[in-house]
Amino acid sequence: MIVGKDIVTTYNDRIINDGANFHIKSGEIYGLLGGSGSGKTTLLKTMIFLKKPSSGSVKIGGVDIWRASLKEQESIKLQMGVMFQFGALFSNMSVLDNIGIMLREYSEFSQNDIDEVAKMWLIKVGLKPNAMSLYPSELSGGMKKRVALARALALSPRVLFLDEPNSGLDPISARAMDRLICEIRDSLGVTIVMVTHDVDSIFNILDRFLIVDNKKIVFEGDLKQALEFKDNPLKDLFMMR
Ligand SMILES: Nc1ncnc2c1ncn2[C@@H]1O[C@H](COP(=O)(O)OP(=O)(O)OP(=O)(O)O)[C@@H](O)[C@H]1O
Repeated sequence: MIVGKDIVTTYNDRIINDGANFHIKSGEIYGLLGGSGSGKTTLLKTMIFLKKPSSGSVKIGGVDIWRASLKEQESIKLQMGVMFQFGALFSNMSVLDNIGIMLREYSEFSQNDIDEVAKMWLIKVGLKPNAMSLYPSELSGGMKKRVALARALALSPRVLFLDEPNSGLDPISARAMDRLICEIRDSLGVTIVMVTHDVDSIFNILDRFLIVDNKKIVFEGDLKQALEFKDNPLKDLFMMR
């Protein structure tokens, strides 16, 4: 589904990812793991058109996304949903308008239909209908994340990219978010790629993951393989379970 080959990324000549190779399978929940500042988010950005690799390729569904025509890139972008770490909701818009914004931008739906679709996603992410007229400042952290997730899902993407979906949530909300991520994958069949530091998410919901350390991908595999991996740079994190 998504194949990274020999990806090199740099910021001002400083190498962040030095030859990253990975293979994300269709329908799996795949994690990008690594210490703080190790380059996980930068790697994620190469998959969502936010950071062009200096060399190497990212293929989604067989298409080399950075070398595709503008038209192909547009069509790939429409198959992606992205949720950033801080949710990035528009504070002057209601929950319903925040969820519907991509539909307003990219669909031909009438405002009524957009509202109906947005309401459907609102319910799907576990929010009550009366949340639709609230503004972001009136929401808890967990609710904000759910609204951001509903917005990322609005165009029914094939791949969902989540940057630290549990960060800033209390333990109960974090586990609820994990359950929601699993349910979305199971009911919609979307492939989910997520950056995470959360050891419970790693143990409970990731099918496979990679670990970035010192600019390189030092591991790709499942939890069982990671527990057998002697040089795991995240050993201390894994021991927390
Ligand atoms: N826009 C930018 N300009 C310059 N340097 C950047 C930029 N974005 C990230 N970096 C640097 O690249 C390195 C990797 O950052 P990145 O955000 O990919 O790490 P990360 O593994 O996601 O970290 P964290 O877990 O702390 O979010 C860091 O040293 C960071 O300072």
